[in-house]
Amino acid sequence: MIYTCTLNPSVDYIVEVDHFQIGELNRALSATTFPGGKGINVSRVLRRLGVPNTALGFIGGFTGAFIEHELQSENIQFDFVKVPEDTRINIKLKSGKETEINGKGPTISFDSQKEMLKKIQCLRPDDFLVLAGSIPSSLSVRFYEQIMDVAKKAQVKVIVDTSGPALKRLMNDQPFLMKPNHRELGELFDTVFHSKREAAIYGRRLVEWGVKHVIVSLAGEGAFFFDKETALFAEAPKGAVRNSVGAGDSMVAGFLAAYTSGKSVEESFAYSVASGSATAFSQDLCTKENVERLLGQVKIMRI
Ligand SMILES: Nc1ncnc2c1ncn2[C@@H]1O[C@H](COP(=O)(O)OP(=O)(O)O)[C@@H](O)[C@H]1O
Ligand SMILES: O=P(O)(O)OC[C@H]1O[C@](O)(COP(=O)(O)O)[C@@H](O)[C@@H]1O
Repeated sequence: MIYTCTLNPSVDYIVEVDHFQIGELNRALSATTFPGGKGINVSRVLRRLGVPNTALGFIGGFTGAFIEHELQSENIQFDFVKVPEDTRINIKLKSGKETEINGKGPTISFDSQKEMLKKIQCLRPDDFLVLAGSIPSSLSVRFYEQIMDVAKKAQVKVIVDTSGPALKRLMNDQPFLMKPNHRELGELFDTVFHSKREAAIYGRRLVEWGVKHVIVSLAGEGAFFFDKETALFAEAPKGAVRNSVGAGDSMVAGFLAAYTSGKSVEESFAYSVASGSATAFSQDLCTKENVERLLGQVKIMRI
């Protein structure tokens, strides 16, 4: 079974404004709400790709109830730890460019933290666990490490998609897959990349440090894949971007969906890139049909 764990889920409020002006009354052209947070996006895409999975995380209040309702309507299993404060709302403002304001998230008590660790303890050796997204500010930046320790004892394969100090602390724990974007990878090494070549050099370094599979995503420029035996570059398919929120999460889901169905790492990487781009070209997350339509346009090169 694949489990996703979203410590800080969100209701993503996507609002479109014509020529947004700071300090003025702006009226929305459109507004949509989606259940969000990186692990929840991975769960939703996995489901769309036909892969059953269970979403774990902390959830609370009316926003938490919205997320549960949406997941139920998409037939996604969940086993959340309930917290008293509201799950955050993340604003995604579209006005020519995309501007994001991500909320802080609710307070998570010590008892709730223990409850989550107990759930992880119950996972089985052939399970996958996706740790994705930020850590709510009330939790220690070491909480992912605590989860990782429990998951390792249970012999679960862990996938990491987070950023900042949490990512830095996890890279020595030999996760099964890491998917930083080029900015997150640069932060990990306290640098900024000026070329794709530089991103590739540092991506490879993660494999040298024990990460089993690494995908470095480069938005519209595609992605790199590395493991001990393989180094690949994929150009992203071309198309009109409608909403790139969740593109990275879709890559994680796409890779796992293909890999767990027995595909090679090269095929799984191609499926991952097609999933990321299919989401970027959609208003909501990708559908299986759109992913498979784009798959033929993903050009993989050995590097
Ligand atoms: N403008 C775009 N055109 C085509 N594909 C895109 C575009 N933006 C993102 N993607 C696809 O989504 C993947 C992840 O995007 P990226 O922005 O790097 O991740 P994240 O959402 O984690 O920041 C890319 O590797 C690519 O496949
Ligand atoms: O946990 P964080 O880092 O605040 O990110 C949460 C946000 O990331 C998303 O999961 C989108 O992530 P990506 O665009 O990187 O795939 C949104 O749904 C959510 O609002």
